[in-house]
Amino acid sequence: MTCDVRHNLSIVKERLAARNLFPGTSGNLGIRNDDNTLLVTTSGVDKYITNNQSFVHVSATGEPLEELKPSLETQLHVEIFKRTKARTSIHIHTVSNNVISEIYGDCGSIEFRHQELIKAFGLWQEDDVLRIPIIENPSDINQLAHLLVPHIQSDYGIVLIRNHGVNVWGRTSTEALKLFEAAEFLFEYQLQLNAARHYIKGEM
Ligand SMILES: CSCCC(=O)C(=O)COP(=O)(O)O
Ligand SMILES: [Zn+2]
Repeated sequence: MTCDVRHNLSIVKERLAARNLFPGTSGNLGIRNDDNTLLVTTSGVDKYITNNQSFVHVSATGEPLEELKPSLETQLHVEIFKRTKARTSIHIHTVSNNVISEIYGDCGSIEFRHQELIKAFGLWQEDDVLRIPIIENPSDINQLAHLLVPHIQSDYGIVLIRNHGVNVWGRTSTEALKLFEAAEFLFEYQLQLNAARHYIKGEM
């Protein structure tokens, strides 16, 4: 594994940490190496700090290759990397992605149309629709991975996990971060739109 990979994952982690996106040690990240082994964040640690315990080198199937505890959600990154050419995988808990996942969870997805930011997902036509799947959140990680797998259909993508968080992956770290940030914008937009509509309805 090259130093570049570690450096790259540190940059992704620090960018997210700068936005306070690892509350209560939640969230985890993974990068795929050229030899298909992964570098993932360490489980349960303060992700606002970066040191030599921050990342764990694991095999392509998620087995630790050093004496550190990999993320409890490593299996989700493993499934994404196994099925795509993605190199970076991000899992983040925010209030907005959790509330959206609960409000729309019974529908199994949330759709965005006529919103400029869907272009971040390569949807440039006026009538294009961004559909983000929402899966349930079983406590067993193998069951959760089983629910995620059918939605891993492209080298970049996004899935919401109900009352848990979001998984986003991309061919590069830049792409994964772009999709994550665009999705969070859309989630916040939808919540504010719903609140404004509710308020206006109450006024009338
Ligand atoms: C305290 S958050 C609960 C676990 C979780 O959902 C998460 O994202 C962080 O787990 P990890 O093992 O990667 O630290
Ligand atoms: Zn999580």
